[in-house]
Amino acid sequence: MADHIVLDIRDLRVDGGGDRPFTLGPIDLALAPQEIVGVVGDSGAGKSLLVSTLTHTLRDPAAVTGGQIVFEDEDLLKAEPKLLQSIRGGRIGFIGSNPHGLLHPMLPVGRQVANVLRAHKPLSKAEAREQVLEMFTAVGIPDPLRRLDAYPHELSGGMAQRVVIAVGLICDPDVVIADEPTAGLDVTIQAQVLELIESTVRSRENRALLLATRDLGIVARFCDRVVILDAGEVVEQRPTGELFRDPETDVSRALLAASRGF
Ligand SMILES: Nc1ncnc2c1ncn2[C@@H]1O[C@H](COP(=O)(O)OP(=O)(O)OP(=O)(O)O)[C@@H](O)[C@H]1O
Repeated sequence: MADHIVLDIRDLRVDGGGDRPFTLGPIDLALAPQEIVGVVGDSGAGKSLLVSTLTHTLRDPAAVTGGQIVFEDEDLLKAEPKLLQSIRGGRIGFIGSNPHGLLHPMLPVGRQVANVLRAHKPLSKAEAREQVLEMFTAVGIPDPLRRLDAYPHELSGGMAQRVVIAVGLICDPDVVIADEPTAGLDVTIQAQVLELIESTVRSRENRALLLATRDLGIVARFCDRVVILDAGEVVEQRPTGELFRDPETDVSRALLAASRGF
């Protein structure tokens, strides 16, 4: 692993806090430059809880009970709100899987992406619009100029998901955190979109991606390393090839068996 670490998750523990006890962690995971790490597990394993912790979107009553999330020598769990605001969505981009929940229904999508960009970079409206147009083209939105002024409900699920991907990548982030970024897209589009996210990550020396997914086929194709979660616990953390050749735990073997055919 490279000396430099882009994002260092140390001994992270989260308490779900609901009626049904759920604890996540401890998680130790360092993302190296250009690395794509998959976080995999069955439904309810804690993938989204981890992503929400990393993106500071935990809902009550869930709470972090210990550990650190270190980005450029700052523990984000202790960072001042102002610093956090400048990092979130800017240096650390998020790609979620529920476009209609993530996008504002009453604002044209181009404006929404431009607003994210202008919150982090000193650009005029016209400059931001130009960059969003380039990003819409890059994420494969057809007729991107016209789509800038569309409202979310005017877009198909697949198109809206591409807008969400544009939001995650528009600020040229160092870390991309993606939670099932291609859920709801058909299989050929899934591959295209993942290839785009992959090439974006690999296009800059100092960028890393954490990709939460249930789909081991995606992991096999795109991830360098895999973290297997089961009921909130890390049961294996290995280079992808090793895991596929020689899974060490029943949980991994079951996930691999379920994904056979990919
Ligand atoms: N943002 C959040 N804030 C608070 N609790 C959360 C959050 N996201 C998930 N949880 C809780 O974490 C627990 C683990 O579920 P989680 O959604 O993380 O599993 P998952 O592995 O992402 O499953 P799936 O593949 O079905 O999305 C559940 O009790 C869930 O309600």
